Amino acid sequence: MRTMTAYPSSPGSFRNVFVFLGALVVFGFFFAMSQYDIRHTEEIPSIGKLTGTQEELITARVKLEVQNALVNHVIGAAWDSTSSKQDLYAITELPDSKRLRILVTGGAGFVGSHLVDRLMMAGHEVIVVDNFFTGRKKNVMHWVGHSNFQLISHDVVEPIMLEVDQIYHLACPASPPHYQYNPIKTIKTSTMGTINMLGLAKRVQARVLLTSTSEVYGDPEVHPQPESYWGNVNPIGPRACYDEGKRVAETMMYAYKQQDGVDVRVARIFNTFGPRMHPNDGRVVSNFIIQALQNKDITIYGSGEQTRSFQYVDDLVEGLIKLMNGNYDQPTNIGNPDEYTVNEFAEFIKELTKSGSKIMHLEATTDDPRKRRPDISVAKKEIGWQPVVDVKSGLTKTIEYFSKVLEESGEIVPTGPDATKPKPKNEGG
Ligand SMILES: O=C(O)[C@H]1O[C@H](OP(=O)(O)OP(=O)(O)OC[C@H]2O[C@@H](n3ccc(=O)[nH]c3=O)[C@H](O)[C@@H]2O)[C@H](O)[C@@H](O)[C@@H]1O
Repeated sequence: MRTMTAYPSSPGSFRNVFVFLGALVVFGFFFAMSQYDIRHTEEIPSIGKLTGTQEELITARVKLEVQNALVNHVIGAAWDSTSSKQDLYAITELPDSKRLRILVTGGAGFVGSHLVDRLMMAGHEVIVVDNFFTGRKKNVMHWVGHSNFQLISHDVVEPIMLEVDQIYHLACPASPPHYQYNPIKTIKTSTMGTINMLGLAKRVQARVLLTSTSEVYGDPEVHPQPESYWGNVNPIGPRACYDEGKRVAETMMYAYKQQDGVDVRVARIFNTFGPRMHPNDGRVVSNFIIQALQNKDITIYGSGEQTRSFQYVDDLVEGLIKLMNGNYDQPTNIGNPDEYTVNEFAEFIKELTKSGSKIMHLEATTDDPRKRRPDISVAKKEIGWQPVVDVKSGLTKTIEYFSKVLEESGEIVPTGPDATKPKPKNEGG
């Protein structure tokens, strides 16, 4: 009878050892493969890039959801992941009797999103309507999920039925290359969009504020421009789709006021800048900052002797809110009278960014207004408003913002003077 020995030298034991080692290798291989296979990298808003197994990522997501829920609903605040600093917005708790339902058309745009922040922080219910032509979801993403906030993808050229107390009607591309890209659409947005908002205001008896523009003064022959000046606009030039579109929008506001008693406000906004300007915007402030930060040539259109007066976005938002909630219903200039030639402005940006950029003069654009500066006596007297942010500190914040955008996106090619579509995906243009 054969007895089984425990000697390792026996053939049976060798086989066992081989089987064991083989199993170990196979297990090790599959274990390594499985670890390799299920590791993912995922971009989580407000945390950034995370790498981990499915389980780790799910845990991170759950933690984020809980944190957001706490922040949004319990503490009453939201993180702004798009600003240069992680600003924590504190929200005022308003009683039902004081909480308004406010519609902001174009609320995902540069100015609109700052207005939305202020209205949300004041404790109101805010509905944003935007077609995302120049507006970006990321500008209002920090409010998504908040019970006071609603984001609707909708083009104001089509009517919309909502129940609201106030309407801030901002929707319209505002940068010359963007509004000239599809002039017919720009005219439709200003005319049909405003008719639709006025129809809505009439139906629900809401107060409606139109963001008009200093461009209603065209290439002004009066300087600075008071609201009583009727302007000097070329009705068939490349800027007419915007200038005349806003002029007729103003006309419609006062026709609805006279004929139907609609409660209207009209803000004439002068050149405004600040964080969340589209990197592909093409206007002078974003272009010069983006060029200077990359030490690229600064592009001046024409002689550079034309002037503009620049206001920081926070001042504008304060002015819009004061105008909306005051008693004055005639057109009101909202701008900072601090006036610069474009040449001076280019030097100023170079100095603030400590840039080695060279100045490059390109051909002047058609009908470019030669000077622009607001007379703000009406705003001071009627709504008690004037700008409080000096241009230098506003620019410093904007430069900080664009430095962060550049860090994230790499090279940005600024938009030139020609009509162009905004490039939401490749923000580098
Ligand atoms: O803010 C306003 O009051 C209105 O005017 C602006 O139009 P504009 O003043 O021509 O704005 P920019 O495109 O920023 O141009 C300002 C000046 O800088 C010049 N520019 C612009 C961009 C650039 O790269 N280089 C340059 O020299 C323009 O030719 C113009 O003389 C915008 O059209 C509107 O959004 C707005 O309603």
